Amino acid sequence: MSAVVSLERVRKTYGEVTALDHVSLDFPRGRFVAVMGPSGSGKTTLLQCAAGLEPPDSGQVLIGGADVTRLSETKRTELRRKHIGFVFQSYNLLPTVSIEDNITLPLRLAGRRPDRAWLDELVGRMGLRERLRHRPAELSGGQQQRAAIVRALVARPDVVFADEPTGALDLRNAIRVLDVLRGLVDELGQTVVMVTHDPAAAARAHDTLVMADGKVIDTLAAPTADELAVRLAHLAAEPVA
Ligand SMILES: Nc1ncnc2c1ncn2[C@@H]1O[C@H](COP(=O)(O)OP(=O)(O)OP(=O)(O)O)[C@@H](O)[C@H]1O
Repeated sequence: MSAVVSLERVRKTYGEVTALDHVSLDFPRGRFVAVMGPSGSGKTTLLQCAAGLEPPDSGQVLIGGADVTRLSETKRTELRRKHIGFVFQSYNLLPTVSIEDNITLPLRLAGRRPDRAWLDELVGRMGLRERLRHRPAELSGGQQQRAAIVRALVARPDVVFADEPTGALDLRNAIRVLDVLRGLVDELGQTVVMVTHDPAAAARAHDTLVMADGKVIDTLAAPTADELAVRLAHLAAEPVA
């Protein structure tokens, strides 16, 4: 399986805190990977380093074969725009413009035109066709998150990183967003990496990485929600060495 993003011995510190402790891993193409672990274990830092948003202190991050740690900020932004989509827990939609403008703005800022057929396919798949002219506040949380996912996908990125995409949603909307992400992987071959605290959400992924103290301590293939809940409960009870 080829990797869309690879990390090699990535270390990231914030003052005295080691957020990532020499992490090496590959995110394979066409997989849905969940990232779990206790609060402060480094999940968000992993996503931000893997997405080229945060430079590591040492180690390599390969995106589309290029080592982002060696690029200038401008080149890194270009590479990110080409290969990476990012979905935040809080959606990060601009409140004063329409959903359609929110979705297409990043592309237009990059001087590109959206592919209308692809945009239409995504908008239909996410159930947002009737909502394009509305402002974000006129949509439900689930609809806003699905709009943020369309925005992340419209440039056809190799990989979508999602940081707790269902964290702010009720159960029904969370299930819909997870169905959408799983469908993107199964039907379109998209690669998705998702941080979550919810074992039921992680169970929708192919693999789950378990983090503790800035390290990936386990990779579980197709775990059930119950298996994940037990694994995380053990982790909370027994601090890792
Ligand atoms: N910008 C920052 N400045 C200082 N410390 C930071 C910063 N970002 C993260 N940290 C620290 O790095 C460690 C890892 O943080 P990170 O946000 O990656 O963890 P997490 O597993 O995503 O946590 P949570 O589940 O609570 O979101 C934590 O100890 C955190 O306090």
